[in-house]
Amino acid sequence: MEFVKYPDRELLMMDLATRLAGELRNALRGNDRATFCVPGGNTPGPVYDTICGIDMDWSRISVVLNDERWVPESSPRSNTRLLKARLLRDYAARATLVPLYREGMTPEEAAPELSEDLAPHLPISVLLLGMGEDMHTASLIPGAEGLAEAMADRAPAVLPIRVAGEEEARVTLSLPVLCDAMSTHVIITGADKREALERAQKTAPDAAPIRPLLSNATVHWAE
Ligand SMILES: O=C1O[C@H](COP(=O)(O)O)[C@@H](O)[C@H](O)[C@H]1O
Repeated sequence: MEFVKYPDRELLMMDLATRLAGELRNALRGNDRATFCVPGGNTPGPVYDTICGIDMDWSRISVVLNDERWVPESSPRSNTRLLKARLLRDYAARATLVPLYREGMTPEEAAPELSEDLAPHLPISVLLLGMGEDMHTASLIPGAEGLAEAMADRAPAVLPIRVAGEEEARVTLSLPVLCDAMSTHVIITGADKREALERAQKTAPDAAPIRPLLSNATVHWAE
């Protein structure tokens, strides 16, 4: 694992956006298309605000979420809503979004279709992950129903996840699909997440699902 500490969040967001754009450009040099897999949540918005204004051949880039909460785009909890508002605009409006949500279906019904639709866009060229203070990444959440299936060696690409006490269900990209990414970055901010990162490195993967992804990752952190 490489750990990069930034003097402040603004620099982190700008430098990371530039670095991700450079990696996407490199991926496009050797291939017809590239896949950019990104998190939802509260942290990455400013990275999206910057990268969407970087000129490259976005028409050859597929964008897919790490995970989605099973809510329509009208919900503020929708990760797709975040992408449409912050990433898929300006130059990046030309990218292709690979959806992780199906109106009128349950996550269990939709997951096989979503896996099939994602297959032509794999492997992931550039993966950006977030992390919760509970050491979850994507929707690989400790204690969740469906976690073991999503972390299994031969797991399908997309699987349903249900978390006790959470209103909505989720879908997540499985651990093998995330581990296959050509390049992996993790964005975290604040003292609590830095402490969680340290804990994750000493904790078993079922309790710290981000752990197997850390060995090949660059972690970007600012207070
Ligand atoms: O629920 C989620 O949480 C993680 C971390 O989000 P943050 O708000 O703490 O930055 C995120 O990476 C994931 O995509 C999201 O669905």
